[in-house]
Amino acid sequence: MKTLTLSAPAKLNLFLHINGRREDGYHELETLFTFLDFGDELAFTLTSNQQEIVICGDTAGIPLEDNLIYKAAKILEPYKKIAAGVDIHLNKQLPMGGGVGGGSSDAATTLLALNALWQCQLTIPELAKLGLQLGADVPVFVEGKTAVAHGVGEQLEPIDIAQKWYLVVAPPVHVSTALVFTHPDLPRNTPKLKSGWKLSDTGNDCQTLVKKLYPEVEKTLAWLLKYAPTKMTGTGACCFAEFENREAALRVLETLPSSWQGFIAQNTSESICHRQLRAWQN
Ligand SMILES: C[C@@](CO)(OP(=O)(O)O)[C@H](O)COP(=O)(O)OP(=O)(O)OC[C@H]1O[C@@H](n2ccc(N)nc2=O)[C@H](O)[C@@H]1O
Ligand SMILES: Nc1ncnc2c1ncn2[C@@H]1O[C@H](COP(=O)(O)OP(=O)(O)O)[C@@H](O)[C@H]1O
Repeated sequence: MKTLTLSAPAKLNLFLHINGRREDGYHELETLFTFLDFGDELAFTLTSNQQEIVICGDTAGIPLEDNLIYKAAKILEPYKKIAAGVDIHLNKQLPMGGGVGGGSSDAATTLLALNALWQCQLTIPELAKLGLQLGADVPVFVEGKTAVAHGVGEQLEPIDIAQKWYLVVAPPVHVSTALVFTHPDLPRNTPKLKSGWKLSDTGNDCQTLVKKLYPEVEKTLAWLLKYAPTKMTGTGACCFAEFENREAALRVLETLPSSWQGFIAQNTSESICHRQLRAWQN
């Protein structure tokens, strides 16, 4: 049976503003999502047992039913046009729950891959709508374009931005997204950006609170700020420093304290998963 191997790229929130809170408790965001040319890798192989969805490789210690890859496959199953099961091999590269969207990206790549392999023939907007049930960050990975997002993160306006090199650092701490968003000290009233805004006018509204709750994140930001402009991505804990070229980013990566995980990558206007899928279909 044929195997389709696709990336599940990381994302960065180059800024994250919280404009308000909805009745259902979710927050209205204004954020700039961009993808990195580094991420998880998923290999999809159709199998003859049409009832089976098997996940192997790095199951990341997550029970099958909680794995966003499995959830994505199950949500798509009713639309499949061919009688086949699937084996999904995960090569985990991204830190879990770090604000780089690893789980959401895995889910989106699974929706895109199985839409093709199972010949579901759903459109990208239909897949993105399904993806929203799995998490607020899944739609942007399904659409696959660097974009300013509003709503909970599903209203996407593609945007062209400069290509940079990023050093992404994951301190050894797990930040709970739900804890941050339900915390009384989280600012929730940043006004929407006016047209002509510049990245220098923006920030991450979760950063001050997360620095206070998680000293490791404060240390990481302070350390990286010695070398380059730095922000936290999403609700953290990952932080990213921006460089003009690979050599400058690599030099700092090489001096990273051993207790921190880090990688360098370039941002891309289109998710590499989409590029790979197009090449496979042609
Ligand atoms: C904060 C962001 C920014 O890109 O990214 P991460 O830090 O997770 O990478 C996302 O909005 C996270 O989206 P996602 O990771 O899918 O969060 P979800 O699982 O949907 O939600 C986890 C919890 O966060 C809160 N939540 C999430 C998104 C949002 N716009 N408002 C919220 O209040 C809710 O309490 C929800 O129960
Ligand atoms: N395949 C997966 N990879 C990573 N996280 C997963 C996966 N499946 C479920 N999860 C859960 O989703 C959470 C992280 O979701 P994710 O979108 O990666 O958020 P973040 O942007 O914070 O990394 C993890 O804490 C983990 O419990």
